[in-house]
Amino acid sequence: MKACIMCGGEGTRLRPLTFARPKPSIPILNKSSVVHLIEHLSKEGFNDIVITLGYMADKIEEELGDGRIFGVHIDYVYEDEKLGTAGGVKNAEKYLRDEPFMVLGGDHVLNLNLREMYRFHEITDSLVTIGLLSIDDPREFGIADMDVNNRIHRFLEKPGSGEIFSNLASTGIYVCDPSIFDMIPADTKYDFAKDLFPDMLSRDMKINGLLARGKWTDVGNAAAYRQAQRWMLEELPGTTIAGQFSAKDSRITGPLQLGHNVSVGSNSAIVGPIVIGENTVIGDNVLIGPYTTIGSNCVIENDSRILSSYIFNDVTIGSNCNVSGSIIDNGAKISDNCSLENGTVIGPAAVIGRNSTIHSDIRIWPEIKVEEGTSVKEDILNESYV
Ligand SMILES: CC(=O)N[C@H]1[C@@H](OP(=O)(O)O)O[C@H](CO)[C@@H](O)[C@@H]1O
Repeated sequence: MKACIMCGGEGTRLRPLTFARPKPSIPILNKSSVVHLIEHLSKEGFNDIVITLGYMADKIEEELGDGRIFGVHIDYVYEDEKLGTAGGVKNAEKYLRDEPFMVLGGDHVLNLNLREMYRFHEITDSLVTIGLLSIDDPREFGIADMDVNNRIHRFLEKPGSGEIFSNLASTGIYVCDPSIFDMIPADTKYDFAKDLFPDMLSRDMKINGLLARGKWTDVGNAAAYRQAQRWMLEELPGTTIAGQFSAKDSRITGPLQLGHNVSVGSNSAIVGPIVIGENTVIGDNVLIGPYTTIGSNCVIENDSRILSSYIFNDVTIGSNCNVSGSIIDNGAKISDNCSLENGTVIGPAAVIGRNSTIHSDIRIWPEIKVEEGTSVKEDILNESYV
């Protein structure tokens, strides 16, 4: 079975995390999110994959290669200018012409039964099947009105207040018949949700919906990213330790996934679910609370507390720091006695001086140096990155 993954977007709402990498390469459990997606597709029998690339194409191609290590074959197509979702897939038409294919976003984190959706599409005569989820507030999505026979009669992209006629939200996962290519103009900006679906419905062409069961999110912003990490951590099967591990008289409670050569000092407590990469060193009297991931080559010094936070690689956290609900990108340094409040995002190689507080939901861009004793209440941008 074939699948097309759209990976061209710039991920501006996820800045500063998308300066160093494209959105599909943001780590979830210390592994690029698109790798999780491809592993899931492979498991479900989608072995023939085409990826549409734009922003930072090389990073994705370098990481995934021809797909062999995931048990799939991957082809790539490149977008020089923005073609929209359907326009981007049209660009990959030569790989997708001969049988129905699935479309997904490179930022999707999910555990849905995609094979079931594909099979459902095959036994109906609709041209497109849209994966739908019932959600409380669907304003950020396309919404659909579906009858008992799964036929969609109305579709509206990002409804405004007073326009929400349904809480069935489009996941942006579609199974498409190749004949849709005849309706998508080449080399033109054209979207599934804004252009193709309304056009098809106005011509009475058949679009079906299928209520998806399971977990799905698109990692569009920092809050969705934290949610996605949480889900994946909830599914950690148990405790795995990749190799050498040393912990003095500390309390370690699973589930945990530890890379090679992690060390933990005295009187620390590590309470899973937690994932830690290789060669990370954790000091004495440190509390690392549930729903945390720490990458490789990090140092967490004595007396610090890390709760529900996502720390990438080569990060140093000084002593007596409080880090809560935060995301810290590669190579950042948090000096002693700092407090990072809930929702903080620290960009790559940023340095936070001693005794500083970064207040909730603040973003610090790459390489910014925050002076000692600063109380940061507004985002700090780095002009050279704008
Ligand atoms: C124009 C377009 O394709 N919109 C899609 C798409 O929205 P974005 O905001 O573009 O990510 O993905 C949503 C699901 O993530 C889906 O609900 C919506 O219909």
